[in-house]
Amino acid sequence: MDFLRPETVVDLRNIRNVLIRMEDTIVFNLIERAQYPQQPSIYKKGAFNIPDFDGSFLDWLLREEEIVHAKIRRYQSPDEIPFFPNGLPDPILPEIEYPPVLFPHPNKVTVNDTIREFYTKDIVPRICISGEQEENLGSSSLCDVECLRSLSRRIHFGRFVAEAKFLTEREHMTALIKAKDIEGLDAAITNKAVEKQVLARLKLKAETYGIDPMTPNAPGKATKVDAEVVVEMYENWVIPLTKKVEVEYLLNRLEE
Ligand SMILES: O=C(O)C(=O)C[C@]1(C(=O)O)C=C[C@@H](O)C=C1
Repeated sequence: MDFLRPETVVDLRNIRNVLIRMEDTIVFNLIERAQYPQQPSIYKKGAFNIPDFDGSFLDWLLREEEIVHAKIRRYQSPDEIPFFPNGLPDPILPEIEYPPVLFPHPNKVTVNDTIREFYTKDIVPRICISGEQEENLGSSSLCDVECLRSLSRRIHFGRFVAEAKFLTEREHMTALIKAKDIEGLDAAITNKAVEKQVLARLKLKAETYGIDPMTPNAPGKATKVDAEVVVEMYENWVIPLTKKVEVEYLLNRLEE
């Protein structure tokens, strides 16, 4: 997939291959986070004294990283959506003129707030042991940023999936969009067989990457991340939110 060649971006086979690669990144990011305890203070507004910032330590770190990444033009790339889009600086590197692939508002649909919610409230407590480890507060929040960024990129890829599906089924989709038929759109973008495959592959990946391949059967060795949680995260959050992004993108697709 090459964002300078739009025809490669709206090719459903290419998109699915990228989604499959992202599974690896997401599983490894969760494995990294799972080595530390939950660290509740990272997520609590007011737990640390942060000058000129009204939010949690994690929010602050996300925002600070996004400021740096904006300067290296991360958010010009069509597949990246910041968690804190307001007031980001211009890039220092020269701007890249990406040909448009999404229409008419590339970034109108974002579910980053929901991603932050489900990740911090539902996933962290299930993959990490409870408690706080003072010396690893920074490391844990850096892992959180990686997890959030990879989840956000995956879920917002729904926009490309939706555009690809729109282009191959333009007439049917146009009728559904004009009728504002949300259920019809949801049914049109759903492919249950692919979802089943995603979940089965993910289970295998989480189980496989979570053990030492040299001593897979060593007694008493815990896996590095609970595969069931990873699968349930996809089932309950990642796939439904990807579909929500797809449907919302389509609902706006015909606007001038
Ligand atoms: O691959 C697709 O067709 C997608 O729309 C992506 C995805 C997913 O999130 O993995 C979402 C909806 C489909 O039912 C199947 C899979």
